[in-house]
Amino acid sequence: MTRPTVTAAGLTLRYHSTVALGGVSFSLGDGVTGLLGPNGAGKTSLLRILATSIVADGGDLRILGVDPHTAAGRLTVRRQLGYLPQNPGFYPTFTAFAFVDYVAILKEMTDRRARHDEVRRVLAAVGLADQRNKKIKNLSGGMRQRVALAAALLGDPGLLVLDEPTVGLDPEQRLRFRELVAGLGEGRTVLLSTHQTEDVTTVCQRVIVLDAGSIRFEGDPVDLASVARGRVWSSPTRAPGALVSWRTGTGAYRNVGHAPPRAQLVEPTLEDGYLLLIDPTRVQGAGAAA
Ligand SMILES: Nc1ncnc2c1ncn2[C@@H]1O[C@H](COP(=O)(O)OP(=O)(O)OP(=O)(O)O)[C@@H](O)[C@H]1O
Repeated sequence: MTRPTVTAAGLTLRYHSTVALGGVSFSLGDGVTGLLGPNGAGKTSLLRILATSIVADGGDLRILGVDPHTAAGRLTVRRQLGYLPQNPGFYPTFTAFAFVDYVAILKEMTDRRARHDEVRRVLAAVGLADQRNKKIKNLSGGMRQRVALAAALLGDPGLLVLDEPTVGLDPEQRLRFRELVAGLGEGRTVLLSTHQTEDVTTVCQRVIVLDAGSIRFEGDPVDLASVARGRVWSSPTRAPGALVSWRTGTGAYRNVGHAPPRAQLVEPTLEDGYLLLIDPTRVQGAGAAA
């Protein structure tokens, strides 16, 4: 990894009696890191801490060399941060240009000409130069996400935090968005929270798996797939001893867990490794747990 941009040690967060983060430690460097985890894993909570919108209850955090627990530290981080929250608050009657310009004003870009140049630059970077005068309410979901990404790119931030940006996009829009994000890790740290293992396979150089407020894996996506080596097999019927088992398009079952003797082992994917690491009985859509 390049010199870390973010280092976290023992971060904790509670909402009343719910432990959202139970002491997480990790570091992030340049490139795109995927943050994978099931519903309620703590992903949004962690991203909001990095985006300085909430403060952790405990632990140490350094972002771009500063401590965001202090007011001065938070201001420094915010000036170098791009954040795309899960539900960006759009003003539907604004044009794409007016919306991004408004965010730029909030980001203290006071010189009007330089600000407008910057707004045009970020809209072009996300492929919306031609759509800039359209009202947000008339844009597709994928285009809206790109408007939000453009706003996050204002000022060329060193740290970009993206919270489930591909949710709700159709396959073509998702592809387009992935392509964009893949290009953003050059010389900058990007943290991409997602439920989609495919986002990680196609875009990320590193991956963190978070489950029930704890980190289960941090490293190379290829190594996450390797976690399941020797533990994925194919069978004509659902394997009774599998942790997770699902019927594939060929009619055969793909099973993940402790393979029985003489099982027909198959090449593991990142998704298999992920399913092994989290509690698969809580994973929706992965098929019945035996
Ligand atoms: N404002 C809140 N008040 C109380 N509990 C909360 C609050 N926000 C989150 N939680 C709880 O904290 C835990 C972590 O939630 P968080 O939203 O960070 O997870 P997540 O991985 O982003 O989930 P999802 O993928 O569903 O968005 C969950 O148990 C959630 O119910």
